[in-house]
Amino acid sequence: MSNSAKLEEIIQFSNVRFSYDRGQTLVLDIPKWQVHRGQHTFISGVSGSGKSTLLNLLSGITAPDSGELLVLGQRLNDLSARALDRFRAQKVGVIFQQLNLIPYLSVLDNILLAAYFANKTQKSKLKTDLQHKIQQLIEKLNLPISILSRQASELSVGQQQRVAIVRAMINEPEILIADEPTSALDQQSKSAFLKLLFELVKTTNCTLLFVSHDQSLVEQFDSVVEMSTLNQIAEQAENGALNVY
Ligand SMILES: Nc1ncnc2c1ncn2[C@@H]1O[C@H](COP(=O)(O)OP(=O)(O)OP(=O)(O)O)[C@@H](O)[C@H]1O
Repeated sequence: MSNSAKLEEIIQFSNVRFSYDRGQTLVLDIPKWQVHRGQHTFISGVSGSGKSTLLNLLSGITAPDSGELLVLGQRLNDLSARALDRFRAQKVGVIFQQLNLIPYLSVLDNILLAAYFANKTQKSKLKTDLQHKIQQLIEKLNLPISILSRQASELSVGQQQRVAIVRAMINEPEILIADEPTSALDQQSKSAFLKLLFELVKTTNCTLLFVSHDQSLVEQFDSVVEMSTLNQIAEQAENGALNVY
């Protein structure tokens, strides 16, 4: 890959402000922030510093009150609700702490649903087209193929986490957002999970944004962002300016 391709900015924040109550209580105030394609960013910060809110803005779940936020060159505010859903499904993979698999569906249907939202193709057609890709990902993540027919609610947490990676990666997203995905794992499973995650994002040149409180993971990332540096509201809180007694 050339250096210029490596430095392509795929996330750009400029004077982005966000509140949950129409500007009365600012939660985020980010003057400047860029993320380059292929960058693996670790985001940390104390509880309440705005990490989840930041991820919600990035995936278009919420919109800024003001400022400019570009994701893959696209101003998310300019998209209709439908176009935004499509954009999110195609370009941004998400793994949440709670994993959010649909418990009564099979593993295969959980994965197909994500593919279906991104392509709007008939589910039966998708099934044939994607079978090979799903099998490859399942094997890569050291899961047995037989897991595809099992109901999501029957899986162990470790299995659910790997299925959540498959679901997040099935549409080959350009950005992968992971919000505390290892919090329920012991040290050994955590290392195995991260190894697999990194293998996948590196082979697909996917940009990774990973939120965690676990500082032992930091070394594996090429960029570390502390909310109190990024977000002026978190910085003020840390300095005691917003403390409530
Ligand atoms: N839906 C909401 N409505 C109103 N305020 C909210 C909402 N969600 C979060 N907040 C507030 O926004 C601030 C940032 O919350 P956020 O969940 O983004 O922090 P966080 O860094 O992800 O915290 P944690 O590490 O505890 O998950 C907090 O003050 C929180 O109380």
